[in-house]
Amino acid sequence: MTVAILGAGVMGEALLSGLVRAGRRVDELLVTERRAERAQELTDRYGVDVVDSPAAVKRADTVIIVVKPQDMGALLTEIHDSVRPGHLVVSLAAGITTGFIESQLPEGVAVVRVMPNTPALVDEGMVAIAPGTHCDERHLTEAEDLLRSTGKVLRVPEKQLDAVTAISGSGPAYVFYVVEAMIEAGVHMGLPRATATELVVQTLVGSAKLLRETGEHPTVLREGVTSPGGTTAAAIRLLEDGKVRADFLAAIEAARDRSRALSSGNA
Ligand SMILES: NC(=O)C1=CN([C@@H]2O[C@H](COP(=O)(O)OP(=O)(O)OC[C@H]3O[C@@H](n4cnc5c(N)ncnc54)[C@H](OP(=O)(O)O)[C@@H]3O)[C@@H](O)[C@H]2O)C=CC1
Ligand SMILES: O=C(O)[C@@H]1CCC=N1
Repeated sequence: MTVAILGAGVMGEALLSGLVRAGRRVDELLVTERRAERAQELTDRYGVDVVDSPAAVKRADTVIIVVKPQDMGALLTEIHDSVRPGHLVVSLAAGITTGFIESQLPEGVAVVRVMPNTPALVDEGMVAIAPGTHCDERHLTEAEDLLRSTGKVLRVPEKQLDAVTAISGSGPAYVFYVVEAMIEAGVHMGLPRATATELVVQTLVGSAKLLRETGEHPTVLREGVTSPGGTTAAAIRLLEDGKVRADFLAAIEAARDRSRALSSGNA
């Protein structure tokens, strides 16, 4: 089965590298990229063929679209005449609905909408998938099999995908933002940057492992750290006074709303 990845930026390369690490044959992978130097870089790094989008689609069974939402309309026009009813089209673009993609491609093509995230680069991605109108169980299983090489896969109804995008799609950025702030705090208090970074990164990895392995609610785990009258209580009080929890809610709603606004590919 030949897979074409249309658009090999950050996310497209994350997917490509995951498929290669999972043992998929390089001669069954095709990539499209507009810039010649980027195309050469991908060929040098993975030994993969970089061709134009219509040619890639014609040679592929499954077409994975990883261009920006704003580039979707132009790309779908470019590949329209190369898409045939037997193709499975998988879109990773934020906000773009299966309905929009179906309306731009020949009638009856199976479309799956996907929201991945960048921890796919280390096989710890979170991927949510939703079927379009012409998708059956075989198409969903095929998409799941492809994406499982990058991490966990969860099926969701398409109406949940804008919220999923705001939580797990954009989520790594919120975590890195908190990590940056904690490192800066360490530096501010006089710790060497390397020491602060090591302390924060291992604290993050350990906390994530504790959440996953115990299955405990985060409130219970936070209470375990918060000694009565101690240091953590002093810090949490300040975060509550600063309405940081409410800010997180508002920020994640803003990401959800932006995903909705991108739905037509014009925003
Ligand atoms: N980054 C992330 O964490 C996540 C991204 N996504 C989704 O993945 C998609 C890509 O995002 P990201 O990788 O961050 O963006 P990038 O800008 O890094 O990658 C997009 C790539 O698509 C290429 N491209 C655009 N139009 C075409 C075309 N017509 N033919 C071939 N290649 C084309 C661009 O080339 P050029 O450089 O020449 O413009 C670029 O390399 C988006 O839709 C985004 O919503 C989803 C989840 C997470
Ligand atoms: O910021 C974005 O639009 C993309 C989608 C989710 C993560 N990155």
